[in-house]
Amino acid sequence: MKVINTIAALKSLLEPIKLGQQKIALVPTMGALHKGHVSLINIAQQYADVVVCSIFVNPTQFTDPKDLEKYPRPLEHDMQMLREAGCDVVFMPSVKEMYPGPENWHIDLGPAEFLLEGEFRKGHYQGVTQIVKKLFDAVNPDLAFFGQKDFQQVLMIENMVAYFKLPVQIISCPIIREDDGLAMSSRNIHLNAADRKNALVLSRALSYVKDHFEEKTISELLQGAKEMISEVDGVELDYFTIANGKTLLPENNKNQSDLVALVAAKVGQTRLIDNMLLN
Ligand SMILES: Nc1ncnc2c1ncn2[C@@H]1O[C@H](COP(=O)(O)OP(=O)(O)OP(=O)(O)O)[C@@H](O)[C@H]1O
Ligand SMILES: CC(C)(CO)[C@@H](O)C(=O)[O-]
Ligand code: BAL
Repeated sequence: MKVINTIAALKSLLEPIKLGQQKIALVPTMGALHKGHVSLINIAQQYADVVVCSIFVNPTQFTDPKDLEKYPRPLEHDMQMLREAGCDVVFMPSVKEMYPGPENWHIDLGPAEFLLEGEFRKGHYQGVTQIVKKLFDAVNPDLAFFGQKDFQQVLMIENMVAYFKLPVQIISCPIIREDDGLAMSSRNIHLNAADRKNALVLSRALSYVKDHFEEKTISELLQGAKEMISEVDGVELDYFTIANGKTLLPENNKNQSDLVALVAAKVGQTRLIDNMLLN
């Protein structure tokens, strides 16, 4: 496994591979790797000859400085996971390497930018698309793999790819869960024992909606899910919605296709997100 820290070194490694017609996959991460990340790498290996995983805690997408400061960075553990996963290249640049000087970034990501996560983390998707564009420029991948756990992020990245007409195929990969249903997330590390138990209500509320989708109306489903969450002390709901999976606008008509239930909540001090496809 090659570990690379600069864009120049990465390009000189990957350009001959690209010229040799081999397929390159990129799996962008912020590190603190878990089985969700490994699943992205394993799926990428089925599509490509060379898999590059980037680890970069991107400052421009954090709207809460404390969240950035305490974001976990277990480097040795991450290297071990990547070696075991059979990752070919790790790209681990410094902040200076990715942001050598001041820059203005603002692109039109469509109205969904301002909904859900975009409402609670203002400017988040400008920061995400800014760094993902830089990573795409550095790696020049044929395909890039993202988790469905960050459902809105996948849409925003697809919109960024369309905006610049980039020749990259975006693949959304299934959510990997703990045995009890909690969606794996790097931030789960911040949950204490009580939070960890309380956090389960998020996946339970999503499963409730999915399991009762046929027999209840959307407003009954939302009411039931929100009640379940409000009964758990220490869980503060930001949103629970049933939305159109393309526009992210709330949907009242169950007969529409492409419906998704999405939730975000603070569990203790830790903000978590999760979602489930409904049809
Ligand atoms: N449980 C999961 N299953 C599948 N993919 C996941 C899962 N968790 C994260 N990913 C994906 O891994 C990629 C990197 O995510 P990231 O490094 O931010 O990890 P994370 O666990 O989402 O951390 P956090 O949400 O706490 O920032 C993203 O595309 C994300 O959607
Ligand atoms: C895509 C990403 C690596 C960009 O920093 C990040 O938002 C993430 O880990 O989901
Ligand atoms: N996985 C999404 C990255 C973030 O929360 O900033």
